[in-house]
Amino acid sequence: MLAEEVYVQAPNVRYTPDYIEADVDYETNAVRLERNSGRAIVRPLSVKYTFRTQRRVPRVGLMLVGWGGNNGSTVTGAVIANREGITWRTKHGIQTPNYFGSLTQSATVRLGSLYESDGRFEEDVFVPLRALLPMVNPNDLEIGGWDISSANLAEAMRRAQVLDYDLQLQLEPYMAPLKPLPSVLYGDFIAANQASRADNLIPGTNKWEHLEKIRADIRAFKAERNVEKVIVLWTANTERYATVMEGVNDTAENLLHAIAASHSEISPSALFATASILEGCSFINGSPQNTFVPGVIDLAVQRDVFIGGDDFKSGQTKLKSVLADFLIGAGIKPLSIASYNHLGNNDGKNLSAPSQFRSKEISKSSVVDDMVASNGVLYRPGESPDHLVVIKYVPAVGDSKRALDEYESEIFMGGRNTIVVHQTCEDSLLAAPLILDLTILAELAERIEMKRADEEKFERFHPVLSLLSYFLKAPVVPEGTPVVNALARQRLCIENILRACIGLAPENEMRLEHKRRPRSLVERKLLVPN
Ligand SMILES: NC(=O)c1ccc[n+]([C@@H]2O[C@H](COP(=O)([O-])OP(=O)(O)OC[C@H]3O[C@@H](n4cnc5c(N)ncnc54)[C@H](O)[C@@H]3O)[C@@H](O)[C@H]2O)c1
Ligand SMILES: O=P([O-])([O-])O[C@@H]1[C@@H](O)[C@H](O)[C@@H](O)[C@H](O)[C@@H]1O
Repeated sequence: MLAEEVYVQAPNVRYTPDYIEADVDYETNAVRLERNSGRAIVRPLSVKYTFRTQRRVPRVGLMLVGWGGNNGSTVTGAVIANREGITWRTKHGIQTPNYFGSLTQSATVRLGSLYESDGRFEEDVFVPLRALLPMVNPNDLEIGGWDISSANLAEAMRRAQVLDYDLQLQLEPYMAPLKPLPSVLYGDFIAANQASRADNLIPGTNKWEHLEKIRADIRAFKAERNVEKVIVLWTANTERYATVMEGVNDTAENLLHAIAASHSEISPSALFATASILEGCSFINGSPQNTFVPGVIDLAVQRDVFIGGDDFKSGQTKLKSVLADFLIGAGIKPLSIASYNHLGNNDGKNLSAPSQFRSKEISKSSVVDDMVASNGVLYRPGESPDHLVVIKYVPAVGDSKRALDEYESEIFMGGRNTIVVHQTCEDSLLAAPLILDLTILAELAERIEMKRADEEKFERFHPVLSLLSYFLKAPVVPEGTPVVNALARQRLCIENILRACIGLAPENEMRLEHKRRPRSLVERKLLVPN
C-alpha cells in the first residue's frame, strides 16, 4: 500500500508551526581490538539526539554551470514538461512526464504495517521518500545558469538529441527564451576540442572580476526569479585535476589571494564553488575533477556552506556499487572488474582528451574500495581486484552510453564465476533526476539541525555534505571520516536520517513480529498498536 503523507503520533515527536522536532536514541558501537587475542571488544553506545527541521519549504533556485549541456538542457526540459503536464507521442504511444530515477520523487520507504483488528498482519505501508519531510517539489524549481556556449536552451536541447522529438517540439517555446549567462574558460582545464563551443565568455582575464561577476549573477538571479535561496550545481564538462599548491589553494585565505592574482591553477569549477560559498549557496560538483581543493573546503567550513561531490553516479558505476557489494557481501571474491564504455555525447568528446579522462578514471576506479576493505576474509590487507576503466568516444551512439562490464570472481573451492553486463545508459536521462535529488536534499539539509541531549545549541550537518554520497561516484566526506560507496548503505543512510527527523527508528529489517510462533488472539492484540 502507498500512502502520500506521514504523521508520526508519538511522545518523542513534536509538530510546531515552524518545526518538526524529534527525540531519538542514536545507537552505535565503539570497538576495541585486543591485539594478542584478535578479539573485538564491543561497547554499544546510545546517544540521545533531537532533530529539528524547518517545515516551510522556501522558493528555491537552481543555477547550473553547464546549463546548455546534455544534462542541463534535459533536466530543464523535464521540469517544464512535468510542471506544464506536457504529454507527447512516441512509437510506444502517448508518454506522460515523470521523475523516474529520482530517489526523492519515485522511490519509496516502508513506514510500517497495517494490522487487522485481531492483530493479524495485513500489509506493509510505503510512502514516497519525499513524503517523509517537507521537500522542494521539482516542479517549483527556478532553473538558470551559465554556459561557455551561447546556445539557448531550445538549441541546446536539439543539440543534445536526448528528449523525444514530439516533446522537443512542445518544449521549444518554453526553452528558446532561456539563455545561459556567460561563463569562464581557463587554459587546459577542459579539452581543447571544446574551444569551438566557447562563444559566451565573461570578458577579460582577471579572475577576481570573474568571481565578482558570478557572485553578482547569483544575486541577480535570486532577485529576478524571486527565490529565497539558490543551489549552484556543476554539470559542465569534466576538468583536469588542479594541482594542489601550498600558498595557492591549500587554505581559504590563500585561495582568495590566488584568485585575486588570477593564478593559473584556479580552475573554473573552483571559481564557481568559491563564488557560491561566498554567496552562502550550497555548491554541488557533478563532475569528477578535484574542484574541492583544500582551500575551497576550508572556505566552505569557515562560511558554514554545504559542498557536495564528486561526479554523478548514474549508470555503469551505480551498478558496480551494487554488484560489487552483492558479491563481496555474499563472500564471493571479485578478482577482476573490467569496465569499458563508449559514448558519443559532448562529454565523451571532452573525455577523449587524456587529462580529462584521467579525472573520470579516478572517480570510476575508487568505487569498490570500501567494499573490498570491508572483507578481510576475502582480501589480504592491500589486496584488491584488478580494476580496469576504459572510456572511448564513439559519436554514433550519442548520449546512449554503452557500458560493458565483466566481473571475474573466485567462488567455493577454487571455482570461478563470471558476470558479463551490457548496459545502455541514457546518460542524461539517468543523470537529470540525480541533479534534482542533489538539489532537493541539499536544500532540505539546510533546514535540518540536530543536537545531543547534553548540548545547548543545535547545529547543522558538517559543511562537507556526505549525506549526498548515494548520488556520487567519488563521495567527498569530512576529513577523517569513512567513504561509503556501497549503494544500499548509502541509500539506507539517507532513509534513516530522514526517519530520525520524524522520530522513527532506523529500518533494520528484523521483522521479528513475523518470525515467531503465531500467538493467541489475545496475545496478538498486545502486538497491535492501540
Ligand atoms: N550520466 C551522465 O551524463 C553523467 C554522469 C556522471 C558525470 N557526468 C558529468 O556531468 C558533466 C556534464 O555532462 P553532459 O553530458 O551534460 O556534458 P555536456 O558536454 O553535454 O555539457 C557540458 C556543458 O558544460 C559547458 N561548459 C564547459 N565548461 C564550462 C564552464 N567553464 N562554464 C560553463 N559551462 C561550461 C559546455 O559548453 C556544455 O554545454 C560532465 O562533466 C560529465 O562527466 C555526467
Ligand atoms: O555511468 P557512470 O559510470 O555512473 O558514469 C558515466 C561514465 O560511465 C561515462 O564514462 C560518462 O558517460 C559519464 O560522464 C558518466 O560519468
